[in-house]
Amino acid sequence: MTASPTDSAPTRFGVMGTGRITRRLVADLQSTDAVSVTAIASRSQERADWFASQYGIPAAVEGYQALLDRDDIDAVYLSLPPSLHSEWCVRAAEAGKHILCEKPLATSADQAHQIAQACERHGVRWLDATGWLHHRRTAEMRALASGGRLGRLGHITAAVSFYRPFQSGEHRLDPALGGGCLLDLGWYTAGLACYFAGRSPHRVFADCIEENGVPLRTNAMLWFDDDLTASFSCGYDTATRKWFEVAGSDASVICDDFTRPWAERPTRFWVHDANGEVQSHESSDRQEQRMIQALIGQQPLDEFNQLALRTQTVLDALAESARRKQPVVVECDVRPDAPSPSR
Ligand SMILES: NC(=O)C1=CN([C@@H]2O[C@H](COP(=O)(O)OP(=O)(O)OC[C@H]3O[C@@H](n4cnc5c(N)ncnc54)[C@H](OP(=O)(O)O)[C@@H]3O)[C@@H](O)[C@H]2O)C=CC1
Ligand SMILES: O=C1CO[C@H](CO)[C@@H](O)[C@@H]1O
Repeated sequence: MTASPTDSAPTRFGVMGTGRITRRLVADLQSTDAVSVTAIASRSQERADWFASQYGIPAAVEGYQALLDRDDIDAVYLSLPPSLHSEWCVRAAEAGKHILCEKPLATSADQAHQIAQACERHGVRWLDATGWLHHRRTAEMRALASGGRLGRLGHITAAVSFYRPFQSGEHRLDPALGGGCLLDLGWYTAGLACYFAGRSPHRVFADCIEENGVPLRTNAMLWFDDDLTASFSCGYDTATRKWFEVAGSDASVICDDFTRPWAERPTRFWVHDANGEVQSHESSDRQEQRMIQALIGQQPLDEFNQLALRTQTVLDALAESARRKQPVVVECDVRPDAPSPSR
């Protein structure tokens, strides 16, 4: 088995898949201290060769298992369609590789738990590549919510959309590949609600408009204890949105770029008081590099891992609700967090 990431030797990454997001994350990996990208794997040798030559990666490999069989990688970055995440994460864990897996972690909570258990069994670290959680301002925004600045929390709202971000052979439109906005974008919105609530909802409702057998738009409602509620909208049929509001009895935190900063702008959020006073906050950070540093470092990843498992469980419940067209109770087997903001 590969040794744990250490401060002394660079962590050597292997990359699985050569898709759209791969390009961005490979650049993020290559610009992170103490990280190198050693090899990239594709289903096709030709494609792997092309990608390796474009991005200065020493080795190009045909087939994902061939990548895992190599001794010169310590960790993998997995950017495959969602339905392939669990199989390849489990195989990576079995090969002793640490894992950075694209969101959504899997296509069901069962699969997500299988990943977590395989990583535990084989002593490897894992993270879902949900960059916004690692931005420095994210913890600041949560501290405002949990520290009483907003008063008693009442409602969390979020919207994430991208207008038809489809290419040919698009996995987002293929049910067999884990397509649809609920998994793809609901990952952000449901995860955000759980992150700020600090717990799981006990009941959820979702309504989906479908295309090609996958959700094209999802509107959802989540009920937490202590009368905290959340709602979100996500989809592929409206222009780019990535905003949320956490509303308390005294003030709200509002952010319009939470998943990723708008191009060429600093990230921003606002605290909006009941009397119309607004405090603006702007900052810059490299959230993906911080995420990669977290994976290769020594710090406990429990908080991120628990949130990912919780999010996947909530997404299962939302999918079931949309199928049954009625609210469903969330069966959450993830242990509770530390005291939550509004308790
Ligand atoms: N964190 C973020 O900001 C973002 C995350 N994502 C996530 O990243 C993952 C990949 O998304 P994206 O890069 O847009 O996807 P792409 O379709 O662009 O790429 C997926 C890659 O997976 C490989 N693959 C293996 N099997 C299949 C298959 N049956 N069909 C299609 N591709 C296959 C292909 O690589 P090859 O043929 O070389 O093996 C392909 O290039 C998703 O989970 C998505 O949610 C996406 C965008 C942004
Ligand atoms: O995570 C994501 C962010 O942006 C994309 C739009 O290009 C989404 O579809 C995607 O999966």
